Amino acid sequence: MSKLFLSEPETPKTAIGVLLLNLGTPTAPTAQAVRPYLREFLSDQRVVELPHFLWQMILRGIILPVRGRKSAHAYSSIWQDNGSPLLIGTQALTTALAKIMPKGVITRFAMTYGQPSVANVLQEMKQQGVQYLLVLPLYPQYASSSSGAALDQVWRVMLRQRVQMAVRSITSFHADNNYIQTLASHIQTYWQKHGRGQYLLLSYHGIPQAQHLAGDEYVEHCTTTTRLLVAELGLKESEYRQAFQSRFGYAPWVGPSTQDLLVQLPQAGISSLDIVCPGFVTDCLETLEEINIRGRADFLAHGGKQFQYIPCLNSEHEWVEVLAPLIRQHLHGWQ
Ligand SMILES: C=CC1=C(C)c2cc3[nH]c(cc4nc(cc5[nH]c(cc1n2)c(C)c5CCC(=O)O)C(CCC(=O)O)=C4C)c(C)c3C=C
Ligand SMILES: [Fe+2]
Ligand SMILES: [Fe+2]
Repeated sequence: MSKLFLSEPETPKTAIGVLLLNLGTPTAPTAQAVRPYLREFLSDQRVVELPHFLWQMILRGIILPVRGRKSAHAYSSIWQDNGSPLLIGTQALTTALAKIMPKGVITRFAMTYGQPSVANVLQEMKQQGVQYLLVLPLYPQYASSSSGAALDQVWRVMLRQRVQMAVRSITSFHADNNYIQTLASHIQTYWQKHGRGQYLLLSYHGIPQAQHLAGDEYVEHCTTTTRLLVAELGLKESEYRQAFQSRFGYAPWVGPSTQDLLVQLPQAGISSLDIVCPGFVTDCLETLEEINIRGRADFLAHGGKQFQYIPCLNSEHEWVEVLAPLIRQHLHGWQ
């Protein structure tokens, strides 16, 4: 048989599948496990848009040896008994969603990089008879480097299917009413329990300035989420700021930078700060270590007195309320 195409199962192809996609994470908090994960992630030209051979030399010669060790150390500070928070959160969310999806809908998750891979999960879904597929990257705001890269993995599989699935994708939900309201009430509940700081910093993962200038809609999406969320919370302009974190490499990234603001805000008279990361579905390295460990230490070392990190929505219950109606709406006509 031809190796050009994947094998076709003999089961009837009538089922509906929902595939949730997240970034991926190392299998252990060690340099040996972090390096192959970073190599796959950072070799994606959606993520680093440099000429392939030049970048591979820099990546393998400089970045992986140094960053592998540094990132492993960071991962070990947030690792849980049963693994990486990103994987645990994605698994829990998928299980909760699967329970409430209409009968006959198969709900699975896969990772853009590492395991479980999109290719393997889609092949399993095909064996289960999935012919109608809805794909949902777990990033509220679309970026070519996150949602775009996740969806690429699905298109790669479609290129190899003899009988292609009917595919729909949800490319973003940055302005979705349920998402905004659930996040706003999550923040309000946090404030009721822990008290409220002087200022709210909304920190999103950044992207390179060049990708923004080339037309990526990510910053616009983040700005819309911020506008809707602060309106829902009733915040005045003097009470919040949007910023971008996780800068990588030496080229300019979109700003203002979270890291710079954490140092500058105490000098501007903000001594008690609340920080929330609306671009992350589950807490992960970038929120738990970069913000809640390193960001906290920076803010307090530069004169800040109180730093409150408001966790991501995390709870399956809250996310199910956001995602279930969104998914149902996009399954319309298939059920
Ligand atoms: C929320 C959306 C994300 C965008 C947009 C994004 C772009 C982007 N990221 C890097 C480089 C790294 N990101 C890393 C971790 C990481 N990134 C996201 C999300 C987005 N990235 C998440 C959820 C995570 C956490 C993964 C986890 O296991 O918890 C890392 C690895 C960690 C480290 O070494 O610091 C890198 C590297 C670039 C270059 C980029 C846009 C071009
Ligand atoms: Fe909550
Ligand atoms: Fe990232």
